[in-house]
Amino acid sequence: MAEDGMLLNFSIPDSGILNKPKFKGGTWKDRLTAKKAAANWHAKASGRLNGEAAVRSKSSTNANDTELGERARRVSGSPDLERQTKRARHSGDFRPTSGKPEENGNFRPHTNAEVTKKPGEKPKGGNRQIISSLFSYNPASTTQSLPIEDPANDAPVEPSNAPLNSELDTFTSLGISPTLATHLLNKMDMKAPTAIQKAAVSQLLKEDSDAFIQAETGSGKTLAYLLPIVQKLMDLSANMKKRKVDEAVQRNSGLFAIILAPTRELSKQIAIVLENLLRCAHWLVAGTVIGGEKKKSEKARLRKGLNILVATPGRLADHLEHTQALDVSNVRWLVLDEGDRLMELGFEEEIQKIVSNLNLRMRARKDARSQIPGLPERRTTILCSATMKMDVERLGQISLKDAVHIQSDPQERGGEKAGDNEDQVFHAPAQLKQSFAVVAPKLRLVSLISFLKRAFARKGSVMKAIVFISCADSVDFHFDIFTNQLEESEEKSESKSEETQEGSPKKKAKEAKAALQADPTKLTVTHATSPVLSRKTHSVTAYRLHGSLPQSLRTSTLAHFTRNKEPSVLFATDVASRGLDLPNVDLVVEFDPAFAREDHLHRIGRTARAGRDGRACIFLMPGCEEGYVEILKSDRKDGESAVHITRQDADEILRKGLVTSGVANDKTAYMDKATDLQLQVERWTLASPARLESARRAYQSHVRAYATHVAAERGYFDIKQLHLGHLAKAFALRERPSGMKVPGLRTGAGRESWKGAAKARGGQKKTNGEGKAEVPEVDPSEEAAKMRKAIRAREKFMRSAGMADEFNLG
Ligand SMILES: Nc1ncnc2c1ncn2[C@@H]1O[C@H](COP(=O)(O)OP(=O)(O)OP(=O)(O)O)[C@@H](O)[C@H]1O
Repeated sequence: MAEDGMLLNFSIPDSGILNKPKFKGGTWKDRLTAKKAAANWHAKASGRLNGEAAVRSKSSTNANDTELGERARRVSGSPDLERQTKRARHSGDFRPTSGKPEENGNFRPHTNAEVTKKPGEKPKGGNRQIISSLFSYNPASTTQSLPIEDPANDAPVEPSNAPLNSELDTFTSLGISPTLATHLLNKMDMKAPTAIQKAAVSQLLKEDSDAFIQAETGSGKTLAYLLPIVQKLMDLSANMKKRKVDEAVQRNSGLFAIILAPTRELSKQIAIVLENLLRCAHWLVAGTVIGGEKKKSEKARLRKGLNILVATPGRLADHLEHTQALDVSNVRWLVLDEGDRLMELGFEEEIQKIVSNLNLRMRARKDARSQIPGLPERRTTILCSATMKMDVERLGQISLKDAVHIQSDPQERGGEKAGDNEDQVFHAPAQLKQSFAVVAPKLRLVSLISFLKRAFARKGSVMKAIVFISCADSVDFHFDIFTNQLEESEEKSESKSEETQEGSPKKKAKEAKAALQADPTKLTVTHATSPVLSRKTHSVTAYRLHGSLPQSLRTSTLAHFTRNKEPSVLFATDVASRGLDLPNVDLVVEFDPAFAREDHLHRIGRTARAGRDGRACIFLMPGCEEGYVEILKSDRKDGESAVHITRQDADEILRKGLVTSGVANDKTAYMDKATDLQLQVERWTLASPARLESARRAYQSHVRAYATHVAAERGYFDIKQLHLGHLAKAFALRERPSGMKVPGLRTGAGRESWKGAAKARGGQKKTNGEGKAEVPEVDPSEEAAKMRKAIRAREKFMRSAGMADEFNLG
């Protein structure tokens, strides 16, 4: 049968057309060459025809035939594989052949209908499907000189963000009252300040000058600015009592402090810490205005009176304009937390408005000479940021006056004094153990599953992990894979009878999962047990978080993940990278590298907080991405970075995650297991049109997101080097990237700007015949800058409209 379904109507003579011809004439050399060429052609042609005959005789072809062939090739294939890897072409995976099994069996295109059809059903034609081998044509790593991960190398390192351990370093020695210090110890389990708290609290209690607080992730910056504010307000209250001006400060005495944070999650988190702190000064009242709830209830809260307000800039600017009850004339402390992020998200205008409004109202109150006695004359503005980038300097210009730069003194923790230029460099916590995994594009999905399987193999080794993924669509796709039953494990079949009991909780969970399976894009389910990662001894819960989820769901998902005492893994976009203090995160996996170094440091900073241990691993593809190791080295303060950064190989990850000790001696067992796993995921994906669409969407969003790395790091994440065909395999896709059609893509900024960019360079994004991205005609760095700008502008719009965009950078 021909590819288009027509039967070719000619017969083959019994003697066969493949009989070897006789060669006459010419020199003996010519005859020998002709003979060899004919023999070669004969072998190939008979293989092809045999293949055709086999297919015809079976009368139906399905995915499993090919998959079995794929597995058989893997098992028997070492010489074959060797031969393949010697070929120069890397694009072979996507070379369409006759649509029949090939002799070397490496590629076997067949139709979508063939894969999904039921027995007896005729293939309906349609897209060609390709099942390529996981272990052939993979590019080789270039970083083999770095040490492989070895637990023996895990020498203890002095934490750089832990509370100080000298007896002299107490909260009271910094000027904190015994009441507050006792509360910190007894109710918040904080015995001593961290280095940045020591520096900031003593400075801010001593002087009313503006300050810029800069310290690494997890070093306790929140309390570094909250403690002096609360202490000063407690002092003000005590003062008023003494003077008998009033009983004490009360909620209607006035608003004294405003804390601005870039996201609602962060604002809520700050508000929780503040509420905990104020339990020892119950007359002081704090509240939030962060959007996401009705403005009416926020207004009512403001009318009742608050002493400290935590807000997002957009919402505060709105209330300043429209809520009369909001009186800011007594505000004496303004904190801009995560300053760099505030600027990145385009809040400059709002902050400018807020600052001038505060100045105006304060002046008006001074003129009226109706100030609260004991209230400082000037307002103290505190800018908090881990980085000191250009945009933070700009924010400083808008908001600060003669600011003191507060950093933790490295000598506090036995480190060396920072050099002149070092103060602007942002480092990872010293105790954080970093590694990178070199994983070829085709192996990415199976490697991630293996990596997490191993991480959660023993209960307690990893309790909480966060996997960072570049875009929302890809988070959804991976969450679905991890929360669905890809295979029937023995364990599951044992408990099957139990599960099917009517009305049991397990049945309900199963029904919820079935609903999710029917529509994987359903966003109401954000956590579920992960059959892939769960063991007999314990179950692992998977979560998803991204900006396209409704705010209420984001909040409840984070709260659930935080409360969960059992092993759990969160698949998230960068929405979870900034400032969030999720307790006991032991492991951060950057499955997709961050768009910029700062984002990477914030991501890995979700672990190894306040002196605790933590591990981080970044997945890099062989080739230019491996150059990113230089960035990882600069994460370390000590200069001896290579000692602390270890390399992991995909082979090792697969072996450790997939092979049980019984067959550990079989050197290729991991390849079989990985192939089986990949095929399972592919079958599972192809079994439902909704899942297939979700995979395609994830793939396409991933590629688009890849193009938005900052210009300075574009050399490491070069879209021209991205093998789109191989990458498609990591999304369980069996089709050519160029022929992919994705109905119902989420509308969003990236998409629109991508289209615009594509148009600008004269057409849609294409792939060449080798499955590689076709090179854009325009300067990619310029284009990326434009895209990021467009994304941010869109983000701003989405935020104000209460939505979230596709990339969820916010
Ligand atoms: N003095 C202290 N003793 C013990 N734990 C502390 C102390 N100060 C803060 N912590 C804890 O350290 C963790 C990190 O604090 P925080 O979120 O303020 O860090 P951060 O520097 O703002 O981090 P990021 O830059 O990631 O936002 C929190 O869980 C907090 O409870």
